[in-house]
Amino acid sequence: MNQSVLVINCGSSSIKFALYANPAEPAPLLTALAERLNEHQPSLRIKGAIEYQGDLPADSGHKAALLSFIDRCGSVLQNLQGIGHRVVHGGELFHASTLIDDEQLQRLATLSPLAPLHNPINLLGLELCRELFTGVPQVAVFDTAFHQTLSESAYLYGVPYEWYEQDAVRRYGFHGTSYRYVVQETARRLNKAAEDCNLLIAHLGNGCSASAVLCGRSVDSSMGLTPLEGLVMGSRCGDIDPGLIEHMQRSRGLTLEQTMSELNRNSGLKGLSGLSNDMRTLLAAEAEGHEGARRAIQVFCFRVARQFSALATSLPTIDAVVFTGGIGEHAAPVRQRILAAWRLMNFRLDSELNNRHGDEQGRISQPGSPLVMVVPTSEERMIALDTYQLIAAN
Ligand SMILES: Nc1ncnc2c1ncn2[C@@H]1O[C@H](COP(=O)(O)OP(=O)(O)O)[C@@H](O)[C@H]1O
Ligand SMILES: CC(=O)OP(=O)(O)O
Ligand SMILES: [Mg+2]
Repeated sequence: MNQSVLVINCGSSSIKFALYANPAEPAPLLTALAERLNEHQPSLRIKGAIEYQGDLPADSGHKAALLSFIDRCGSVLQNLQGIGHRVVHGGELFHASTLIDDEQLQRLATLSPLAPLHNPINLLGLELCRELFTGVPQVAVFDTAFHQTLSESAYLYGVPYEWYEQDAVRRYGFHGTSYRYVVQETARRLNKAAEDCNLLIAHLGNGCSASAVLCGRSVDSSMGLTPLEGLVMGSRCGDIDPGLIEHMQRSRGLTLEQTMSELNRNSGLKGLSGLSNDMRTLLAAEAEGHEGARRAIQVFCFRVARQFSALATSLPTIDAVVFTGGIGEHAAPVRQRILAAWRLMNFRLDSELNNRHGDEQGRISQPGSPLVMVVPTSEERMIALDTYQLIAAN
């Protein structure tokens, strides 16, 4: 029997695909990455059972990338047992992974305003796949699910309590599927049970967040009601004074919609550098003396260090500081600068290990230093396992 499951992980600037043969086999049959979507030079690369690399038409978005991937894979995607989708915001409606039917799709649509860069494209993926793969079960796996255990002190804002009771205004936390995977994987590498691990984890991709994990469970996270709060990201501002919104209305006459769009799409690394939301581009530009790139990377690193320090409030001890996500896994100089910016903690990195992204355990720190690790995430693997589990249970 064909047991293959396709996973679709729509990020804000990319789509990652993975096709798994069965639940016991962790290595996917194929993986694919469509990146720089809606930016210059979007591209698609497929590896494994099918090999392909090429540019997508200029300014291609998520829909074009999805259709191109399905078209290139052809018969490999026949007789799928299920499709697992990353969905960023589950709000107060979804607390765990869910099989998606018409009714759930409608409930999901109400959450789009809470994650404007993500939920609409997550929905698009679900709708498109329901249309193209008729009868194949579709599962939604939520970024917010792992953060159901946030402490009350961490999830409440200092606003009228009835906003929480009546309007679900609270901090949710995102990238939870990634944190769930990284906690398990870090525990395995440390030879410990997840329940015995206290960790600070930074997921640094195009969207960036950090989380405090106490006894294997998320107790605080930098993202809030929406994925705009917290760290400086590719194009998102992270923490700001909400008074800024009124200020921009008065000083430039910006409408609420215009300011929100600027904060989501033209801020962060992109806004600070005036150059790009992409860390690779910024590191290369900084090396050539680009002042905006230097500035953006410096603020980025400082904010991660400051967030780590704040999250440490929730932990009695720290077994490891863990980096994951595109930047966290690959940008050695960024990791080094983040840890140097957290001045109270005397981290000493092994520069050789940092440059090759860790030893077999993922360790990049020297013996005697607080432990720092690089642990590559696999949201796709986690989504596939949830999908298999839900299909088997139904
Ligand atoms: N080798 C690298 N060095 C520095 N940054 C990198 C490298 N590879 C990827 N990145 C950065 O990772 C970010 C994308 O992370 P990723 O987790 O793939 O994104 P998304 O949030 O869209 O899933 C980009 O800023 C990219 O520049
Ligand atoms: C929640 C979020 O920011 O996701 P991504 O990193 O994929 O943009
Ligand atoms: Mg991502």
